[in-house]
Amino acid sequence: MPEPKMNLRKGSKVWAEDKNLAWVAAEVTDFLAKQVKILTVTGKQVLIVPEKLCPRDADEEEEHGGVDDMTKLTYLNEPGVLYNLQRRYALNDIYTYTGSILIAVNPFTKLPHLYNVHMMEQYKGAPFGELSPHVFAVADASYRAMMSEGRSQSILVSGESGAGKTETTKLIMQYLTFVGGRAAGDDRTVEQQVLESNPLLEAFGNARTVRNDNSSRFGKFVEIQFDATGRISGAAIRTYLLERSRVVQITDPERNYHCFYQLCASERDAEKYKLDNPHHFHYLNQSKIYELDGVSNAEEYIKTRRAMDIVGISNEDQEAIFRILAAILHLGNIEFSPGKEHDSSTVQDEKSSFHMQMAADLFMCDANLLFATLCTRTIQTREGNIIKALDCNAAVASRDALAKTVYARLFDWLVEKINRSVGQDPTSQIQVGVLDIYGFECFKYNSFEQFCINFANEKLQQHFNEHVFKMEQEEYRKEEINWSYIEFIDNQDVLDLIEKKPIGIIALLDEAWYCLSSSL
Ligand SMILES: Nc1ncnc2c1ncn2[C@@H]1O[C@H](COP(=O)(O)OP(=O)(O)OP(=O)(O)O)[C@@H](O)[C@H]1O
Repeated sequence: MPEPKMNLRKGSKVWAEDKNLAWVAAEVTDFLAKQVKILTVTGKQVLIVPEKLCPRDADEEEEHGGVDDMTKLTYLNEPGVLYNLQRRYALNDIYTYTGSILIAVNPFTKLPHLYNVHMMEQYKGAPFGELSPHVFAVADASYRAMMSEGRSQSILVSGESGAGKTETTKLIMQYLTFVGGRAAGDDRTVEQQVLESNPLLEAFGNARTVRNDNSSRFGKFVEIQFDATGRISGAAIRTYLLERSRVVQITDPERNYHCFYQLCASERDAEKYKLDNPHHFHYLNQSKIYELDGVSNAEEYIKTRRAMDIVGISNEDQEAIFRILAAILHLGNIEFSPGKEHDSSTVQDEKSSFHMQMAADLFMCDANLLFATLCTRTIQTREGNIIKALDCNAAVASRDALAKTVYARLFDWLVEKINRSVGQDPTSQIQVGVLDIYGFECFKYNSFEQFCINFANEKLQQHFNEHVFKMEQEEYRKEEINWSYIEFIDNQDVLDLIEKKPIGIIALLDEAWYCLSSSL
């Protein structure tokens, strides 16, 4: 956002808003009435209103590599920040500080020299800010703070899809296990155990999206627990907000969760569960993408099975998991047509009957009961239960609701299994938590899921405002340091709109739900 007050004179270095480039560097050459004449670095003379200009650091020519901390910029404005990141990125300096915050720009290429043991040794115990900005420095600072203050710490990893949150989380875990490694003799570190369970979490919780072939469709909080001497004593993974709608609805060119395609490519299991081809299943064929570049569904299936073995899931349970996945796919192929009675529905044809029978067999339930569950609703009244028939649309909705619920419960069950395998330390008093959560989302069609994700992000943004802006400014005020206040947008109004009682959106939704259920 351009700065409201700027002292401009001839020769002032500025950033000017530009339709194509977002911002372009320029210099003021003259003033004409209320407009400013500028000469851009691209050689164009432009007349522009001062509101569309921002001051530009004068020393940029000298410092070709940019500054490693944004607070070193004379003018901390949007174009200055973006330009600094761009210059550093060009030199493969993907990390930049803004005070104690680390900005990471996804390199989309392997930079192994940045993450080897030598690097970890360098950052171990080094005062924050002494070495080049790095994710290991942030992990080290939280480990040291935990040890010196005896208090748990959290690292928040946030950004839009594909920004590199999951990779960053893995690097933080790698560093924490390096500094807090278990005593020699332990054959598998917690990091190894958490990382070994990753293929499993990814198979069931990741999917291809427009931005990322392996996008995590759930939020994750990994707690690394330590004993009083600073050694790792356990770990736990908590997951949030799994994108349930993806199980039943996908748009081209996205995919459903990886596990479905893996199962269809598994040969033996696919045959056993009558899953000949993913193209034949409604929950998969809404998008025409079945394969991922450089990834074999069949090989991934074997990796998922291996991860299940490592986590200690018995063969019997593994069979049950894949049986449930197959049941979900068959469930999605049940179609309905209007029944004999008004507003009722029945299974459309023989093909649908086959899928209904398959789903019931795989769920190990009675096919008639499954039919009744999908095509009728039981309403409890004081006089007893009333069974109401559902029309075709309502039957499809109840079919999809069943698929989503079963899948979400299966995912929760898997996370619980992983936690049991990794092992938590109930006596641990201190931990470092790493929160890897979806960033703000805005699609062409936004559902309740986007509402929840964006609400979580608004809460985090407020926490950030509280800590970074308000607390820093309070500190400067106390020390009577001359400091020009940073304008930041307080999002309290947005939070009130969503969560304030009694008339926030959530309270109103609750009320509407209560009214609806009591009127039935
Ligand atoms: N530090 C890094 N070094 C090399 N490659 C990286 C790094 N960070 C991210 N990448 C690349 O970017 C891809 C996307 O990153 P990642 O899956 O971590 O994004 P994300 O922010 O977790 O996305 P989503 O929200 O969709 O799950 C990775 O598969 C990897 O190829």
